[in-house]
Amino acid sequence: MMRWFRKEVKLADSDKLTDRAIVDDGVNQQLQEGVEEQQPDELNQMDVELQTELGMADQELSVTEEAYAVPEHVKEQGSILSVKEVHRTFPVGGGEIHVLKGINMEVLHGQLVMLKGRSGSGKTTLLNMLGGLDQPTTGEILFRGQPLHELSDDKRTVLRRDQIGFIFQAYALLPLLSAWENVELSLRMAGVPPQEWKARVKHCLELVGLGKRMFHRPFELSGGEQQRVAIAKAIAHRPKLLLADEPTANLDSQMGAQIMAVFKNIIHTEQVTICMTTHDPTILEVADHVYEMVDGVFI
Ligand SMILES: Nc1ncnc2c1ncn2[C@@H]1O[C@H](COP(=O)(O)OP(=O)(O)OP(=O)(O)O)[C@@H](O)[C@H]1O
Repeated sequence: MMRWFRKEVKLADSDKLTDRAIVDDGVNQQLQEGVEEQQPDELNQMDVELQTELGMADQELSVTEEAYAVPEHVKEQGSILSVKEVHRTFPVGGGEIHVLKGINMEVLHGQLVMLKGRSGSGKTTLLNMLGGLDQPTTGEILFRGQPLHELSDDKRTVLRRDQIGFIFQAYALLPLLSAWENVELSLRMAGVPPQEWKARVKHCLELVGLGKRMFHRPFELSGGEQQRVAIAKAIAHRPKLLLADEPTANLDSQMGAQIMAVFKNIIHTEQVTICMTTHDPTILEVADHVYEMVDGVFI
């Protein structure tokens, strides 16, 4: 089972798996089963067919911009995320652990915001809440003017699927699928019409600099390249917010710098806002804003 799935489960209340975790694990299993039934030759044939198709004229993209239109009052605020006095406690044994202790933050559209802090300070707990994977014990989180903390599980699932992309330290790619198929999968899951997949997958992989590696499978790619596939996968459905948990942690400094360059690029070309956690002091300088967390509070 992949690390990101375990992490989401860990952060859910003990007896309650998050809906995303259940859905994603189900899809992973189905896909793995489907792929395992196919022989390598058949997979190669799929790649060849896709490559042949690429020679055809690209279709117009018409994905969902209208569906994601921002209400006028939210545009004027310039704020995509607004966090007010958020606390999070978890039941542990007979007592509870107080992980977030009054978090306030504001993330503006188009910013690259970093959460830095030592292991265990609460960064991932907060990031999961910003993405609607978990709920504050008390406090408010407004995403594009919508109170995430008041939405039902179903509504948060839809909002995540349509408007938020996730990137994890461990890439979270399906190992038997090519880069192309991994990215296409996220469009499929987001309900984007199939006729739009080809142009969008190609665009996203080119955007992250993998135009020449589209049909490689993860084990044929370097760590940095795999993370770039994960980025292409996360932005394919045109999310407004990209949340990245330690996206450079497994990479050397050069590959880490490449990932940050890709982030800067997609902020401009895809109009996305990025909020990420990091331990790495060398990449902080590219952030528009850095929040430093110590023991559940910003200092
Ligand atoms: N579901 C949970 N139940 C109990 N404790 C939890 C739960 N989730 C997180 N914690 C605790 O909250 C604290 C903060 O964890 P978190 O993963 O947010 O830290 P972090 O800053 O992201 O650390 P790292 O950089 O190592 O990922 C840790 O002590 C962790 O054990």
